[in-house]
Amino acid sequence: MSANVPVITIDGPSGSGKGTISRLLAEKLSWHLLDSGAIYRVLAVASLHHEFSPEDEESLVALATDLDVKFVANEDTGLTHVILEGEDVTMAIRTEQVGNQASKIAALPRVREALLRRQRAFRDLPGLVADGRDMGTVVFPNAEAKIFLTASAEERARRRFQQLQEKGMDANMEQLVTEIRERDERDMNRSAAPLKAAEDSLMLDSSSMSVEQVLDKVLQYAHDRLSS
Ligand SMILES: Nc1ncnc2c1ncn2[C@@H]1O[C@H](COP(=O)(O)OP(=O)(O)OP(=O)(O)O)[C@@H](O)[C@H]1O
Ligand SMILES: Nc1ccn([C@H]2C[C@H](O)[C@@H](COP(=O)(O)O)O2)c(=O)n1
Repeated sequence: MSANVPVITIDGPSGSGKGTISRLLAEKLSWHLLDSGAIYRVLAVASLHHEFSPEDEESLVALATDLDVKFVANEDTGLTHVILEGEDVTMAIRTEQVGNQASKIAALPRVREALLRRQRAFRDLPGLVADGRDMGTVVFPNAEAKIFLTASAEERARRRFQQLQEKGMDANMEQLVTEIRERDERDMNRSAAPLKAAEDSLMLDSSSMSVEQVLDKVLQYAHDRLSS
């Protein structure tokens, strides 16, 4: 029964490093991984294809309910490919435009409701690492271990800048800080499942920590929680 499958949740704002840490943790433990942001991003791409406004809740709920998305692991590259209606959108979902559209759509309560079951279906043996904004508060409130990862807006913008440059994409540091602040504001202040730390979560500020240091802390914490 899925309720007996252990879950570790990692929530936090954009660029805090939760995707990176969740992936490394899932690899270490050989557990499944849920990148819930990717689901909101796929819905954002689908809504752009259909030219739906981010305020058109009715159409977006219908789209979310029947969303034809598959996550296909490529054993050779280690990458998980995201397939929307048969089209590979792995790269397309990662742009800032799509991230911002996803953040707007994610503020709609009935859209969130429509995506709940899809996210909970990832809970499978031997365990699940769930990455997002409301994993510990709404989607898996009974998770064995919950982490809330954060970092200053400037540090998160710096990381995003570097990431975009490595991909050969144009980036403007000032604009990134502004966009990150706007996204934080929207994600934290929406009425449905706002971005916030679960009361029983470990708070980690990664502003001056390396990926390895964060991973060590998270592994230690998860180990303590799972063996208690
Ligand atoms: N502790 C850290 N120190 C330095 N760089 C980091 C750290 N953690 C993550 N990074 C880098 O920051 C970038 C953003 O990290 P990541 O994509 O994991 O963040 P995220 O919280 O999942 O963001 P989003 O919610 O927007 O997907 C990546 O390039 C990653 O390698
Ligand atoms: N559990 C989640 C995951 C994501 N979102 C929304 C809010 C984000 O701004 C957007 C993109 O997520 P990212 O890939 O950057 O983690 O999707 C959410 O509301 N709840």
